[in-house]
Amino acid sequence: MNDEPSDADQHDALQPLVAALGNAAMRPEEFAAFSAALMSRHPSAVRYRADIDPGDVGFPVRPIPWYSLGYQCTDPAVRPSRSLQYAAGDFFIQDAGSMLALAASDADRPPQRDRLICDLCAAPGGKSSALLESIGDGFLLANEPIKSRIAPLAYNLARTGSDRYAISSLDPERLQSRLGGIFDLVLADVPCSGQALLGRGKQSLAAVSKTQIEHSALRARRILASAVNLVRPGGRLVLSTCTFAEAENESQVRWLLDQDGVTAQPLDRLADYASDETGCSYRLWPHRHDCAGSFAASLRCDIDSSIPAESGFRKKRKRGKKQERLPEGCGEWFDALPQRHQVAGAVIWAWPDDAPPWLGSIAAGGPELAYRTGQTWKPSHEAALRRDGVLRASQSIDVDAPTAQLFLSGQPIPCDASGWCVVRHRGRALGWVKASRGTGKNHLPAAARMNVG
Ligand SMILES: C[S@@+](CC[C@H](N)C(=O)[O-])C[C@H]1O[C@@H](n2cnc3c(N)ncnc32)[C@H](O)[C@@H]1O
Repeated sequence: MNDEPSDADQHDALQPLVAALGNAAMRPEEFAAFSAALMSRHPSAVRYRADIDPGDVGFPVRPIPWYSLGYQCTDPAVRPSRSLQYAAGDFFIQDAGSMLALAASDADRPPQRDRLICDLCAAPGGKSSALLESIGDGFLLANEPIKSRIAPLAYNLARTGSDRYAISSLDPERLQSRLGGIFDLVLADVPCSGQALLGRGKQSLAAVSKTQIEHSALRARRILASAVNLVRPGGRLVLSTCTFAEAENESQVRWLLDQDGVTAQPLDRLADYASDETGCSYRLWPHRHDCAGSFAASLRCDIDSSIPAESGFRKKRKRGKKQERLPEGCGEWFDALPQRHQVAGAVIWAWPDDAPPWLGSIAAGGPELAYRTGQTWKPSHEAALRRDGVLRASQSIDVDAPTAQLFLSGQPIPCDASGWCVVRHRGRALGWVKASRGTGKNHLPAAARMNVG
């Protein structure tokens, strides 16, 4: 027996959306096209690093019109995650709809100096990793209150090779009381009813119910009330969702615009996707834009939130607790070490010297330098991937494609070095081996192992 709901059943189940779309309501023929596209899968999409030429990646793509680093795969048989370039961090896999929020945040534009960004609802880190790649001299705070979601966030941030970030795990209200009014840009990619995820089977049809929409809208409003107070006067708040209900999108923007000091900040680059009279709201639709769909809005905030004395970016670090000494091995694994580090139980995070002074008191994660198993400290996988900053492995080997594949599958590889050594392919770091007598023992964490071909 076939348990799959018929098209007619699905169409009926989606009917609550007709009312939920509000001002974005459609004629019946368009709603039919929308609901069919909503329940379908769209082409995989990838987001390249700014220094990568899409022509080098080895599978056919077409540009995504709203985000200059985004491409859709044109061959459905291709699995981008099965490539060496993916393993080497040349691109991230990300739905094209998610790139609307990145466009609204200008994550593909040349970085401005000293940009301090907060990604308030950050896990699993698709957008945070894009923001971090564009950070330049700035710094990213990626906040995720749900502790169990921090590991994938940390992994995705590490893949960028940057050390200019920290992870916090605070409710937005608490975060605002600590770091109110300091961020140039706050991205609030709020938890939502997730209607755009229906086609990928990652969401149930309950996502279109009135109860679910109201519950999500209320939760998001609490987050947004704090988000505006995290923005420095004259800075920007970008709100985004992956849902279509007006109550979770334009209605929230109208509510924000009713707050003192919040004004619309229209984005010329997204004019083709403008959604309504708020003047700063943008939408992508599955039936018009061949992606899962999304919403983004851009608001300027001029709110005089209280600024804690210690929160300024690049202020001289206060003389506080003395830093714990680094374990002895560290000096041998790396040519140079950053001066700022923090030992947090069984891990050590290391930041650039000009990182904000408040990190120590707020970090629940950061660019890892080393981790401890039992009494033994080892270099962290994240430290092997570092591209920016002073941290450089003392030893590395560049391997050919078959050896890189062997390494990525978790196997030992031939290696003439002695001790900890970073494995690279075409100059891109893949992870550590500990080498002795011609063999490099594989130290790739389970989460980073993959079969590429
Ligand atoms: C839509 S997802 C974010 C996706 C992420 N920005 C990305 O691009 O990978 C929303 C996130 O908000 C988190 N969240 C849940 N409740 C929250 C709250 N009260 N404040 C902030 N974030 C919350 C969820 O755990 C989830 O990770």
